[in-house]
Amino acid sequence: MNVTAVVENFASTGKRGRVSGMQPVVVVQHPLAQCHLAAIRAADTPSHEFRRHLNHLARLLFFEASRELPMREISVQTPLKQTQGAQLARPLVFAPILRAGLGMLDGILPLAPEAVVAHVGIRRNEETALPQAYYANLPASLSAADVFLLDPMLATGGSACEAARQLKEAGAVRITMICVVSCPEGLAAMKLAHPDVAIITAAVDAGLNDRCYIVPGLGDAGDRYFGT
Ligand SMILES: O=P(O)(O)OC[C@H]1O[C@H](OP(=O)(O)OP(=O)(O)O)[C@H](O)[C@@H]1O
Ligand SMILES: O=c1cc[nH]c(=O)[nH]1
Ligand SMILES: [Mg+2]
Repeated sequence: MNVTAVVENFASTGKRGRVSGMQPVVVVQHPLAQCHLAAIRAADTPSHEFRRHLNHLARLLFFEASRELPMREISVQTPLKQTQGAQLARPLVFAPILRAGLGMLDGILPLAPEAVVAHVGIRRNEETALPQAYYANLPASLSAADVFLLDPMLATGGSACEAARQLKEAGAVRITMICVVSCPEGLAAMKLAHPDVAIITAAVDAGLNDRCYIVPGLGDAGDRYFGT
């Protein structure tokens, strides 16, 4: 069963397919992912349920995002025989954009509990929708790692572009972004500023409203997750 669609040039043409040399945008269309997405979109879903569904959805998205991680072959001694096994070739770093990105960490971290967590504090200015960086705590080991940038929302793309810039400045060379809801504007901004960053998402929505919120979207992800 084909559960994913690889989308390129989605913002301009809606055409599907992978363009060689470019990192793809992957829309995860797995039925379970789409059910969790519908639940967190619903305005009457309370915070405790929003958290539960976002955790599950983030885990499904990470499952797809980690599909092509390089492995190293190892030798394993079973109770019966020596055999071949595998382990990840490189360390993992999860980089949630505060606050809402933290809401994806609970679902993902149990799949890779040895990962390092880098914190990137960025909030949008409510008047201008421009990103304002207010905190960063990045590990020194970024250059050796596969880095997963986490944020449920890719709206104008300002926050994600700034986060990827900070991560690269600190040494990251392999970044994959996992976001729940994206839109053509945010995808275009990332493609322009960071064409090397693959994006895994559960939806490409229609666009932004006059306050730069994704429509139909799910509202303010941070407020809904934290109940503020
Ligand atoms: O693509 P953009 O236009 O930059 O918008 C997306 C950003 O906006 C939200 O964060 P917000 O500023 O609401 O901060 P919060 O997570 O603390 O609520 C969201 O979690 C993204 O970080
Ligand atoms: O739709 C949006 C846009 C930015 N941030 C959110 O939380 N939601
Ligand atoms: Mg918010």
